[in-house]
Amino acid sequence: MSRAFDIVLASGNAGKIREFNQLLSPLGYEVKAQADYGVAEVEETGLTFIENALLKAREASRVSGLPALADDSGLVVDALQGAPGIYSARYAGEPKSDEANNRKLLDQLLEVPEGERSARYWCVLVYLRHADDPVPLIVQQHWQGEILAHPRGEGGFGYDPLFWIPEVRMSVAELSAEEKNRLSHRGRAMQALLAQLSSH
Ligand SMILES: O=c1nc[nH]c2c1ncn2[C@H]1C[C@H](O)[C@@H](COP(=O)(O)OP(=O)(O)OP(=O)(O)O)O1
Ligand SMILES: [Mg+2]
Repeated sequence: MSRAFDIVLASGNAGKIREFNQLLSPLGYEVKAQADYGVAEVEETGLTFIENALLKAREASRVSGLPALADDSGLVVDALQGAPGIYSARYAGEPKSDEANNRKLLDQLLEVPEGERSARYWCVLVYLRHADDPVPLIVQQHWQGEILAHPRGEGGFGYDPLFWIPEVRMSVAELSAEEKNRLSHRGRAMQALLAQLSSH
């Protein structure tokens, strides 16, 4: 991700795009969303975060002709045997809706008591230098927490109002953008990717 060329962010999620810009603009990088290059959403047909992130990055790089960064992420809930997992974005069906997904998650966990509501966010980042890059950079990080019984806070996106971080005693939606990026699965995955990029 040299500063001499642009990079396309293979995502249509406004929350992710905002977080990547906050992470990367202080470093001098400008991240452009795939929509700016006319890249349409691909079907996420993979069975793992890694496969889906590769599909997204490859398509964005192919259409834009630029290096691409993709993020495939989601929420893994122990009491739900890992659901919603790779299906987190479409948990309550199509069209994707954070509000409907959060409602479904609360509903599925209605009978699950405090102390048995452990979960983690996962984030896989894939960086492709070109669409046929045979050696993609891949990093993954997770963030451990618990699912609340009621939403708290207004920040973030997705499942953040329901995701409680015991160490800071706040939901992710109650964290500042800076604090979320410092602690989050995505923020720490980006740090790991930047470390690899500098030696790639
Ligand atoms: O920090 C997060 N805070 C809250 N929710 C989060 C976070 N990170 C992932 N999530 C949830 C949102 C979505 O339900 C799913 C990602 O699904 P995922 O397919 O990777 O993203 P997406 O479809 O929204 O956009 P795109 O594929 O164009 O990047 O996990
Ligand atoms: Mg998606």
